[in-house]
Amino acid sequence: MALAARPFHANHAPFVDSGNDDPLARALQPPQDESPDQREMREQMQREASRISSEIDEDIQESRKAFERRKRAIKILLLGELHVSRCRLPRAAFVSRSFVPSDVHAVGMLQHWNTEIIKIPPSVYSSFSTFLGQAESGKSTTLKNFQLAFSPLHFRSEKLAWKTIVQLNLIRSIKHLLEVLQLEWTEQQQQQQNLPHPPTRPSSRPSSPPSALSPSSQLAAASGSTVAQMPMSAKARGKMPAHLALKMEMSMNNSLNVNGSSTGSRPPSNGTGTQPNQRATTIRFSTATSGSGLTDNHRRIRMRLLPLLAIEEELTKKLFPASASGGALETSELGVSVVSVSGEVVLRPPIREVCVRAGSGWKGLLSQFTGDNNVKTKRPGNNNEGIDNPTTVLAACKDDIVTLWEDPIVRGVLRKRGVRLMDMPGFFLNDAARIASLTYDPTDDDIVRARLRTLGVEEHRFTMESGAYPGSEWYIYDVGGSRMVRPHWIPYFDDVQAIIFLAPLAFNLMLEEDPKVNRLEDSISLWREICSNQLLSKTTLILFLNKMDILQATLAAGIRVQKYVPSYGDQPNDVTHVVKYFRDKFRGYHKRLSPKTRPFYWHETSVIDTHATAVILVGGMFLLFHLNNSATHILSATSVREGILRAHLQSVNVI
Ligand SMILES: Nc1nc2c(ncn2[C@@H]2O[C@H](COP(=O)(O)OP(=O)(O)OP(=O)(O)O)[C@@H](O)[C@H]2O)c(=O)[nH]1
Ligand SMILES: [Mg+2]
Repeated sequence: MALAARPFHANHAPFVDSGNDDPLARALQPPQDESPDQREMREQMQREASRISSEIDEDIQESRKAFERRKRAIKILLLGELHVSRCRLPRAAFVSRSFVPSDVHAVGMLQHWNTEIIKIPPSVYSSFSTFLGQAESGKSTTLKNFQLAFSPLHFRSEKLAWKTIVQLNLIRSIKHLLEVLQLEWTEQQQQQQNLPHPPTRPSSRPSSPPSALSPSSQLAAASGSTVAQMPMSAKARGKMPAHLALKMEMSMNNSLNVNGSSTGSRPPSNGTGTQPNQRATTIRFSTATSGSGLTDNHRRIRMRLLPLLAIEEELTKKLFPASASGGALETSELGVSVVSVSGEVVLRPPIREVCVRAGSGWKGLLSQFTGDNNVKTKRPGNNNEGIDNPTTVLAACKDDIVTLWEDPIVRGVLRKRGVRLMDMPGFFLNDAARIASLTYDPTDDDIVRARLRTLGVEEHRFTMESGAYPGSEWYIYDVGGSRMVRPHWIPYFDDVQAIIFLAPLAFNLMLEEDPKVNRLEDSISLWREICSNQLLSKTTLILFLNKMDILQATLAAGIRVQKYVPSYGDQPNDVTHVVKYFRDKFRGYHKRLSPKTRPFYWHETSVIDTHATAVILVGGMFLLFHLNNSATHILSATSVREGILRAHLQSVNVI
C-alpha cells in the first residue's frame, strides 16, 4: 500500500518539484496547461484514489487483527471417515496454530496423568492437530458434542433444522425395514414357484460385492401368485390433508396393479441396480402366511407405510434440489451392500443419504423451508395451505411404525437376514413413538445422533458461551471422510502437530463407498499410511477406538470376530480381548512404521454419549487453555488431576 498511499494524497500540492528525476513523479505531474476544470477532475480522482487507498489500509489492518485473533483462537480440525454412521468416536482433532498440539497432548495426558511431571514440548505451541479416520466415524457428531458443551445456546438455536433431518433419518430406517420385508416376501414367493434364488446370498464369497439387483428390482422381477392391494386405513387417511391422502392412494395405485402388471413407470437401470427414488413398481405376494411368519397384516401395514417413502422423496426434492448442480445440500445413493454375517447375509439396502456441502450454510437454508415443525407448500389452485411435511405423515403412521418395529416376527426376519438397523447411521426407530408425533421437539441427544453426511471441508467458528473460558473463539473444521474425500485432507497436514485417528472396530462391516472392503481393514491401512508418512513424522498420533457401544452390541449378538478376522483365532469373543487384540495391532504398526519414535496414545469412545464425550472435550479444553496461559510448559500431575476434576464438574453443569 505504500505506493498507493504516497503519491495520491489529495492534499499534496504539486506532486513533485521540477528538479525531481523520478519518472513516476514526472508522470504524475499535472500538465503545464491544465485548465481549472481539468485540475478539478484530477484532484477529484486523487481524492477518490486516496479514499480507496485508506480503505485498503484499514482492511489490511482489520485482516491483520483477525489473523492475530485466529492465531490465538483454538482451532479444531475434524477429519475422518466419510460415513460416521458406524463409528461413534469423536475423531475431532484439536488443531490450533498456537496451541493445538497441547490439546492433543491433553487428551493423551488424561490417560497418563499419573505421571509426576508432564512436559509439553514448546513446539506444540505452533501446531495443528487433526482428526483422521474412515467414513462414518463420528466427526460431525463430535462437532455437535463440542457445540453442545461449549456453545449450548447456539447449538439449540439450530434445533429446527435438525428436526427435519431426524425425521428423514427415521423415514430412511423405515424404508430399509420395508425393503427387507419385501425381499423376504419375494424370496418366499420364488421358492414357492421353484424359481432360482435371487442373487442376494453370495455364500461362496462372504464379502462379495453387492447383488446386481436391488430389492426393488428383484421385486419387480418376481412373478406369479396373487397381487394384493391394501387400502389405506381410514385412520391414516383421516389424519392427513386431502391432497396428501390422494397422493398416498396414487402412490399405492402406482405401485400395485390388480392384474399383476406394473402400472408405474420404472426408471432406466443405471447398471448398478440402484435407482434414485427407487420404488417398487409391482408388488406381488402370496396370500398365504409366509414361512417366516409374516402375515397379511404385515403386508397391510407395509402398504400403509408406503406413503412415507413418497413424502421423503418429495421432501428431499424440495429441500435438497441441488444434487446435480453443486448446491448446498445433496443426496447420495451408495448402492446395495450385501455382507455375510455369521453365515447369513447382512443386507444394506440402497443408501440414499442427505449430505451437506461444506460452507453452504445449509442450516439457514433448511430453516427457510421448515416453519414451525413443518415444510409448507402452497399448491396452486388450492385454497387450503397444503402441508406436505413429515410431521403430519409420520404422526398418521405412528402406530403402524411402532407395531411393525416391535413385532417379534419382523425382528425374526431382520435377525435371519443379519440386518442390524440399529447400527445404521441415524437410527431412531426405538424412538418412533416420540418422534412420529405432531408435537415432536428434538432433544439434544436427537440432534447429536442425527445423521447428515459431510461433503468437503467445513469451518465452524463459534464463541464459547460457558465453561471455564467464556468468550473465547473456536474454529473447528469438519470434513467428509470417504475415500473420495481423503485426498482433500492433505493440505491440512501442513504443520500438523497432532492427529486424533478414529478407528471404529467395525470388524463385520464393509465400506459403503466400496462394499468389497472391510471397514476395520480400511482403518488399519489408513493408520499405516498415517504412521509411515514422512511429513507426519513429528506428529503426535492419538488413536480413538470408536463406536464401542456398537462393538459391544455386535459381540453380544454372538457375532464372532474369528469369522471375519481369522488371525483372531479362538480367543474369547468379548470386548476386553477384542479391544486388546486390535489395539495391539494399531500399536504395533505405530511402533514399526513411525519414522521416529513417538508415544502411542489411545482411547475407547462412543461419541453419541454426550456426557462421556463432554468430559473428554471439556477436560481437553481445560488443559489446552491451561497450557496456553501457563508461563511454563510443564504441567504437574496435580494440575492435570485438577483439570480432570473440573472437567467432570463442568460436564455436569454444562450438559
Ligand atoms: N452408536 C453410535 N453411533 C455413532 C457414534 N458416533 C457416531 N455415531 C453415529 O454415526 C452416524 C454418523 O456420524 P457422523 O458424525 O455424521 O459421521 P462423520 O464422520 O461426520 O461422517 P461423514 O460426514 O460422512 O464424514 C451418526 O448417525 C451418528 O449418530 C457412536 O460412537 N456410537
Ligand atoms: Mg460429517
